[in-house]
Amino acid sequence: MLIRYGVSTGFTSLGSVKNCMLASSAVFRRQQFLIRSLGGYSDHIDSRRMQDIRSMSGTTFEADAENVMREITSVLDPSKHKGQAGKIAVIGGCREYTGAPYFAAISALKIGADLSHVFCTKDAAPVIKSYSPELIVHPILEESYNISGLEDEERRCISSKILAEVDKWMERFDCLVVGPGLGRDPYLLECVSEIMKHARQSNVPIVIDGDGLFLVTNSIALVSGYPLAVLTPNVNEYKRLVQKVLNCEVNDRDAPELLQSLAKQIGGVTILQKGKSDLISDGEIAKSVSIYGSPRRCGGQGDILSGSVAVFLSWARAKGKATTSQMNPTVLGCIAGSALLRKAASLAFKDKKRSTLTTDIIECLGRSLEDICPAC
Ligand SMILES: NC(=O)C1=CN([C@@H]2O[C@H](COP(=O)(O)OP(=O)(O)OC[C@H]3O[C@@H](n4cnc5c(N)ncnc54)[C@H](O)[C@@H]3O)[C@@H](O)[C@H]2O)[C@@H](O)CC1
Ligand SMILES: Nc1ncnc2c1ncn2[C@@H]1O[C@H](COP(=O)(O)OP(=O)(O)OP(=O)(O)O)[C@@H](O)[C@H]1O
Ligand SMILES: [Mg+2]
Repeated sequence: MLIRYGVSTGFTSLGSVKNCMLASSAVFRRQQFLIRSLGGYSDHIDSRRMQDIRSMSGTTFEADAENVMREITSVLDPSKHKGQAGKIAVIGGCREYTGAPYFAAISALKIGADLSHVFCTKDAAPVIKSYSPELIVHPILEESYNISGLEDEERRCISSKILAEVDKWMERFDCLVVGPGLGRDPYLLECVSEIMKHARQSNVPIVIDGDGLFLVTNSIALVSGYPLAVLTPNVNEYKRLVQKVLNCEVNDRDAPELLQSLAKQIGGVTILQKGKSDLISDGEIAKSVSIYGSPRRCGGQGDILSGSVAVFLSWARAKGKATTSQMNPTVLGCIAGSALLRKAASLAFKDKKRSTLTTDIIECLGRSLEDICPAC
């Protein structure tokens, strides 16, 4: 059953959220009735109570993540050829950051994608290649410091060569992950904007994370109205996005409503707001993944998540109408990606405790998926 609610709950005082209220819906009236029966709604209501009310009104906020994973995970079938389980490309990796694109790209492979590419700067490429022979690394992006002193015409020529190089591959990718370890160099970001426009023209889904969110927050048109865009902001990235798009501050009390409103305002993109629970919305529905993960907050877990979402989203799209769920493949991909990362983090923490690192979590991805969807 498709569950549509969220902005219609009437739990919020935010003007921007109120605009989206579907006050006439049956769910809304039912919720209002329950709120009244519980003695009214105060400004201090906590999210726990909000969830209680939601479940009482027949809506399920917590996603049935394991079922989603079972439903969309690609079956291992001897008749399949290389590439059918997913071809992912990560656009990221610069002088400062080589770990983030590696984490995203290798996670995609460990979950079950067949091929994982990384498009990064020339400096970052040898480093990323040295982490793993499994990744296909394209040393093509340029940062300003490398082209300083060049005329505008020469710079334009370099960017069109970069774009042509990515274009050669574009149609083959099932999903792009834009941003892990990308950096914020203006020339590089300009090139990446063009890559995103081409991906969009080719209907290739784009998961946007890290510095890709910095780019998108300053150029919302890049994703606005693109239903195959998935944004995966952390707490900082989310605050900046909300300030820019909704012109208000983040407020925990109305978290799902605000998220839903934000996704709607950006034209139906899917947003996965990372935190203690991961919240997911495409502007129509809001879901939560609260499976216990790990108390370790080592850097790089968001990168694993972006690679995981890319794979599950590709699988969900490939299944298309074969899934019984009526949720968007982007939402299904986010639910599965989030649940798998959290399960792997929990497994890794059981073993490594305080010394748990991102690489330990990556090692647990396969086992975590196997527990839910055995390979044979
Ligand atoms: N091992 C690695 O290579 C890792 C690299 N990472 C990458 O690191 C980059 C930054 O990610 P974070 O999660 O730290 O991002 P955050 O936005 O959470 O924080 C980044 C830093 O930038 C500062 N900052 C915030 N807004 C800014 C602005 N408008 N202009 C300039 N600086 C600003 C913040 O104060 C903070 O110190 C991303 O590319 C991310 O993918 C992370 O994924 C962690 C692991
Ligand atoms: N307080 C928390 N409790 C439990 N899990 C959390 C918490 N915060 C984040 N997570 C989990 O960690 C994952 C990564 O979120 P995080 O906020 O660390 O991303 P990030 O800052 O982008 O990471 P990265 O260092 O890769 O850039 C989320 O999907 C979420 O499941
Ligand atoms: Mg991040």
